Amino acid sequence: MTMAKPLVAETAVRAEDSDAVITVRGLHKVYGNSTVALDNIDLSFMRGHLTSLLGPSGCGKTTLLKIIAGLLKPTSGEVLVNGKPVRGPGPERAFVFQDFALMPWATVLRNAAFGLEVRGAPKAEREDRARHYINEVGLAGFEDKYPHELSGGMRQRVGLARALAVDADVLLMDEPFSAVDEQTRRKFQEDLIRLREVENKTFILVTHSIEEAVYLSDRIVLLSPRPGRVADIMEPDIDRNVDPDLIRREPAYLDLIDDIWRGLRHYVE
Ligand SMILES: Nc1ncnc2c1ncn2[C@@H]1O[C@H](COP(=O)(O)OP(=O)(O)OP(=O)(O)O)[C@@H](O)[C@H]1O
Repeated sequence: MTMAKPLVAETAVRAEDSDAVITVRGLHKVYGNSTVALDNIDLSFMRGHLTSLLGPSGCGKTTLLKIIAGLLKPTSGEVLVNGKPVRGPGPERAFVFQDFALMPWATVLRNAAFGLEVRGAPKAEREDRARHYINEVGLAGFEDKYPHELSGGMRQRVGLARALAVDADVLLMDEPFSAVDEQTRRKFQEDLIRLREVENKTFILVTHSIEEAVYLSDRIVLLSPRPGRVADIMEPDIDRNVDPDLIRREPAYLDLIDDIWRGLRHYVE
């Protein structure tokens, strides 16, 4: 297990890296006249990597995610996607909402195909793609069900299938596991690790859970309490090809959780 420490220098270099799908430069966000949510954030996000945004409540994680998504404008600074400045939402970025944002009157198939429908893809093509991703997220056989017939975890998978079906480079997930039980959460985390391997997408997810961040992430960006600044960046070096239960018992995994917790502790006491 290695922990990458040099923060400012590392992020500054990485922001220039041409492999970055997303580059965040000098980002500030002020709500109203005085709520500084984000203060001078510089980050870059590489293709095929999963980054978790972790930090105490109110530190600006969701704000950062929404600015990257183009759903919210920064007060100053900029976000580049594949080198181009973000002016709003775009097809290269798919947002998986915390509340799943499914249409209750539409089947799983139509919900999963919805992003493609909005883009005007022909019905056969969008249904083919949607079926493929419904299968990928473990929902084969549920194509004709409606959201109310599904568990929270299954609804969340439909949201993920929808995001994957539009073939966005970047998947932005706001606490994707918060509304499900522990068992479902673990299964979904394992599926996400597999998807990340096969899809070569850039995943950015917001989480409150240190364990989750360590278990899933190539990189953890730790934000300080408001105003949110990059307090630390860690790169858990974990072999995820072994049994998930073994990973969770690995001393290195447990040590990193402990390190992060000790770093965060003084903010909550
Ligand atoms: N629309 C808004 N107007 C005013 N203040 C806001 C608005 N949205 C967020 N804030 C404030 O900005 C700060 C950052 O909020 P944000 O939701 O990004 O934090 P967070 O880290 O995602 O929080 P949590 O972990 O509790 O979800 C908080 O202090 C919040 O109260």
